[in-house]
Amino acid sequence: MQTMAIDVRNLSKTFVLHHHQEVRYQVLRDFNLQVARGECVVLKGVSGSGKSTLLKSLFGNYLCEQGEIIYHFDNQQIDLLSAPDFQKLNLRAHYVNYVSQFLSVVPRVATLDIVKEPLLAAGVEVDVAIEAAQRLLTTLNIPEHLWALSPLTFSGGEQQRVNIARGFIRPSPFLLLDEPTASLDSVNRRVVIDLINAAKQQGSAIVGIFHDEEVRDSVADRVVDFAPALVQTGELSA
Ligand SMILES: Nc1ncnc2c1ncn2[C@@H]1O[C@H](COP(=O)(O)OP(=O)(O)OP(=O)(O)O)[C@@H](O)[C@H]1O
Repeated sequence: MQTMAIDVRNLSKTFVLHHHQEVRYQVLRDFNLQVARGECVVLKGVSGSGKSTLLKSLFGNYLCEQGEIIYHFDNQQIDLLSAPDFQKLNLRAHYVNYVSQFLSVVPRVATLDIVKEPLLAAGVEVDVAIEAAQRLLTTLNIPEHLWALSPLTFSGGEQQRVNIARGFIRPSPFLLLDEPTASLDSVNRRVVIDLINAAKQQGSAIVGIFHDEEVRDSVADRVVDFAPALVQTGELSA
């Protein structure tokens, strides 16, 4: 029997455009999704159908007006919508990894430090964290001469791989992947596919968006189709 990891029930998310006569866009309506440990569910659908909105809601970046997002871990369960703030923060800091296609880092911090930081935060010894970061950067084909530099001047694909290294360095029970392979070449896409499949083997529950068919077919246990279900109420005037 599969072990439930993420249980989304009757989730609704409406954006209210306060600067546009309070027009309301309902992007998610009574949405349901169950993800088991070790399972990768891929979200598929036309642009604007709400895939990223769901991922951001699962990470708690967007507040949903209705429903439940229940995370099961360490013999406990937490509903992201109703849990007190300290529990939400703990969940995000230690259990849920959100990896987008965009790198967002503090300027002038070296790549190696950025990648090893999640391990240090988890209490891993410095030497062990450095070695793990070096190994992962090598796997992701980031040349050694770049490790001491800030990634802010790196190419789009290099930045994305630094982001992936930081997102995958610490095993995590929940992974939310928003187009992590968007600007990668085929060799590096293959590396990321292997990382995702290794995370599944370790029991991570994964929800991802991948427009690349090869990646999708290589990692998906299940594909969830998003219909363009945008519901608008109110009037938008020019
Ligand atoms: N912060 C926001 N405020 C208002 N509307 C938003 C906001 N974020 C998303 N939307 C709207 O919600 C809809 C769904 O956007 P979302 O980014 O979830 O789509 P998507 O399926 O991920 O698209 P894509 O495949 O192009 O990334 C879009 O019409 C978008 O304009």
